[in-house]
Amino acid sequence: MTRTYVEPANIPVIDFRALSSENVEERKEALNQLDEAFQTYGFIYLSNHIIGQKMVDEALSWSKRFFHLPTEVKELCKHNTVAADHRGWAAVGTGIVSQDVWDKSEIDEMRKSAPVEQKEILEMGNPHSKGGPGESIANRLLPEDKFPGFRAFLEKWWDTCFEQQLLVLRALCEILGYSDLDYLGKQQDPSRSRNHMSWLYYLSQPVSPLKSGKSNRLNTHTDFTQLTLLFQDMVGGLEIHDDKAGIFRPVLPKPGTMIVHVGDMLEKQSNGKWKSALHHVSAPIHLKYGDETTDEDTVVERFSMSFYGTPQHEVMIEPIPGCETKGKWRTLEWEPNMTAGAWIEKRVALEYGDGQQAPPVVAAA
Ligand SMILES: O=C(O)CCC(=O)C(=O)O
Ligand SMILES: [Fe+2]
Repeated sequence: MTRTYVEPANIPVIDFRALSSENVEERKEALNQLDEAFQTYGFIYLSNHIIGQKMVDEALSWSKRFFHLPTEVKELCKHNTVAADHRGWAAVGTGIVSQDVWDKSEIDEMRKSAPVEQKEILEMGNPHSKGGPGESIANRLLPEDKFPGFRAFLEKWWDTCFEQQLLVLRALCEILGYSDLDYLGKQQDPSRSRNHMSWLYYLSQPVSPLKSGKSNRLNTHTDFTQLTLLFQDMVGGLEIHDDKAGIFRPVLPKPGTMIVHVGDMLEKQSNGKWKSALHHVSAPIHLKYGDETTDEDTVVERFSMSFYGTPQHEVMIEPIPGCETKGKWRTLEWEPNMTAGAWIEKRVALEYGDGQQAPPVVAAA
């Protein structure tokens, strides 16, 4: 089974030091690159970010240790498939990623008939939250004695990702010519933050259904967020849709960088100027497009971590100042007067169902 070789996506690497430089010329050039890339691809690689590869590696190593724990241990922090309580460990087959299907019965049908994504997810929110009134929902994590040190690391990780995300939002405000560079950042309240983190574990599985396009490791979707920070390991397999060519192109892992991309809410807030791009996870480029794979070949396990920046739930998602003119992207239809909270709950409910018992753990297809 051979597929024509596909060139990787030509997403630019933007240097965060230039983006935040005191030197106006240097900063302006980087801001232009960012604006251009978000208009064209909706994705960038960000280098020299404040998180640093060392902390990313540390997070990946926590992730690996967590997902390699026995199922009965992970079940101690199991996701209960209730959208309003979107926390905890989701086994293979618990959630299903879909795009532009809004009818619950259609999703139920997909749950029964579509190939099961061979992934587990740890869904997490603000690790500082105690879940009190006005706070975001508390995390469902393993007890400290079962996984010592993780909570402390998670607080550090969250705080740094949070800060990085605010700094990118400042850059976007500068692109839009705002005098208040915290205009977008102020749509978030750190103490009641609605930001979210999904840590993904893709199980080792046969290559052939991925190569033929019969299934994906993670189904095609846009992110429902404002902005996503995405950290992937070196395995590869993330692909982004190229609308001109009508195909998906690999987004190759680049050490020392993370991906920053536009989500649905920012596409809507920018009135279609910036693109919320379709993406999915399949097999790495050499296996998917190479000639030498056989039906027996398997793809190795893969880990990725997303940090989703999100305005407070009461924020109305509508065009922001400077974006009065309609841009060219309108990936999804929006009902009028959607708040961030209504949008997220709608999409999470489709992904996880609404409290139906999660199906039993499914073996790799
Ligand atoms: O695993 C990846 O590289 C992509 C993850 C992703 O698209 C998501 O978490 O929304
Ligand atoms: Fe995504």
